[in-house]
Amino acid sequence: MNIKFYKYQGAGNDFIMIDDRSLNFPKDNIQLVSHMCNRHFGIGSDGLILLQNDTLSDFRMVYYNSDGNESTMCGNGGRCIVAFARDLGIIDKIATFNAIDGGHIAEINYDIIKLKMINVKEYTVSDQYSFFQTGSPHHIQPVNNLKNHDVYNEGKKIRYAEMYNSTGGTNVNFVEPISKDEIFVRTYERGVEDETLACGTGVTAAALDFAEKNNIRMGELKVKVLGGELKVYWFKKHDYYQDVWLEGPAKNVFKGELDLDL
Ligand SMILES: N[C@@H](CCC[C@H](N)C(=O)O)C(=O)O
Repeated sequence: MNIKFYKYQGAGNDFIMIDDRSLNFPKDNIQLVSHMCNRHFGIGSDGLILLQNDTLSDFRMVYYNSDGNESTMCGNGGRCIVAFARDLGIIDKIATFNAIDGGHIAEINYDIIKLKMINVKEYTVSDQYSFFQTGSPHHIQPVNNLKNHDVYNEGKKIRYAEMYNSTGGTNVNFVEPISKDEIFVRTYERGVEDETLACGTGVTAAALDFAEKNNIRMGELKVKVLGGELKVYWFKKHDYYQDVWLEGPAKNVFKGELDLDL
């Protein structure tokens, strides 16, 4: 089987993109997806995304983690698939699409993609740690000296902690303030089972945690990640977060073809 693929990255969170409007991709083949995402034996990426037709919006996004399993929402993947849809000529400067967590809108300004995230209603905040459901589950852990923090080992412990068994585990974000309008975030990602260079739903969760703790109902925050910089906008109304937007770069890095014996 011959599979055409495209590779995109958003702040260093990288994805294989497949134009699956013909529904030909063997979407239940976990081994194939994890093989394609493997950095040594495959193409290499944090995840794989199918772009499919949708009856109610411009397209549908189906997201898989690099372990080969379909998962919950990916914010950077969402920004990347918008750039992909633009490059395929499906959309121009505005996109609407459906994903596992519902409908999304995005605005395109060359390589900068601003994606509207779901309303965030499920969260608990404390000085020790917080939890936000931003399309994917996110534990937020404040730390000092984040640059030298052992994100892999500490993240793994929390990701498999008993308290997250019921949500199928969690992603883990370690957070340190930089200034009054910027934070630094490093994320251990569920399903990649490693630290990634950026996580969009994680950065969104960390920004809303900042908003809660500083009582900022409407605002924006710069978020430094290992792969660059993202920005989150929010508006809290009726005790939940709406108008939550994630902004940052999303770029095509290369395209190719994979020849497989299936
Ligand atoms: N990289 C993502 C998050 C992807 C989903 C996550 N690994 C999970 O399974 O919960 C992002 O940018 O949001």
